Amino acid sequence: MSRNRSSRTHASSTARTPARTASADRAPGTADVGHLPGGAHELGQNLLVDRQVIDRVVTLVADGDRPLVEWAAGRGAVTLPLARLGRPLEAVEIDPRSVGRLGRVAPGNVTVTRDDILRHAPPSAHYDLVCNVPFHLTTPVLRRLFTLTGWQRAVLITQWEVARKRAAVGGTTLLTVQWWPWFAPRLDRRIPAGAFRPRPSVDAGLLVIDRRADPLLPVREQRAYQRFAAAVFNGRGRGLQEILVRHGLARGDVRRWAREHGVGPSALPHDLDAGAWVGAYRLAVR
Ligand SMILES: C[S@@+](CC[C@H](N)C(=O)[O-])C[C@H]1O[C@@H](n2cnc3c(N)ncnc32)[C@H](O)[C@@H]1O
Repeated sequence: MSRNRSSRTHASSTARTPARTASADRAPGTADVGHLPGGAHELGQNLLVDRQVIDRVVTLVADGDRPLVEWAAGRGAVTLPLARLGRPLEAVEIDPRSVGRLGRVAPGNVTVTRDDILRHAPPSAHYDLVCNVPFHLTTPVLRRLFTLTGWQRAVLITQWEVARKRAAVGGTTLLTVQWWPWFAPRLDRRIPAGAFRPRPSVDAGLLVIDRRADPLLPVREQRAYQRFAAAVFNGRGRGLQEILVRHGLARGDVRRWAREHGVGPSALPHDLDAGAWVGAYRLAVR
């Protein structure tokens, strides 16, 4: 959807009444998201119904004073608790029914925007971002996020394996490696599939990504570093040290670097941490 096809609704003061009253047949500890079970499968509408998880998402952005943007807001399971922080909040959602519904119940500090999160134009000032990511859009959403400059913290719900890999738990991926000098990802917790309606086939994870206040490399070196990371990540060799030597680094430098960063002889590219990657890059461009 192009920008000029997006539409924004400022919640009016007449829409300040609660969305609905709690339903009597709801499971304890779950939030009311209206006509359960969930919505259209094609839009990845696995709605969050676990109050503890929703509270945790809110807590993860509660400290800051920046405006908030929520992508994939759905019917507002996270939007409404977030709105109680009292900060300006833009809720972006593609499904017109959900947009209409949220626009009717959201308080005055919330702007509901009907747009595609892969094209939505974010605020130019700093903000924090929250997204219960539609599972089928995980990779494009992550790729897009890393190219946007305004957000400072992103709190994301993704499939469990994705959250683990992006946070470099038990091995990482090239995408994380390529953005590590500028972003610090961490895994907050595992979210059981039962926290969503309809229930997805796999568990999810709560992933927090902070833009580093002090990046490990200047932005002007982003392309060179990312090329280096891709070449090494996909490089040939019986271990990382050999890959680096084949890449043109001096063997003695690689040994010293390995000692400094605790990199064993059998370590592979997905085993390294951010500091080791930056150290190797510095050797390569020295
Ligand atoms: C996993 S649900 C999350 C809904 C809500 N935030 C929650 O946690 O219950 C994903 C939401 O993203 C919406 N969605 C799917 N594709 C989208 C897109 N390209 N742009 C904006 N929203 C999209 C779906 O309609 C759905 O409401």
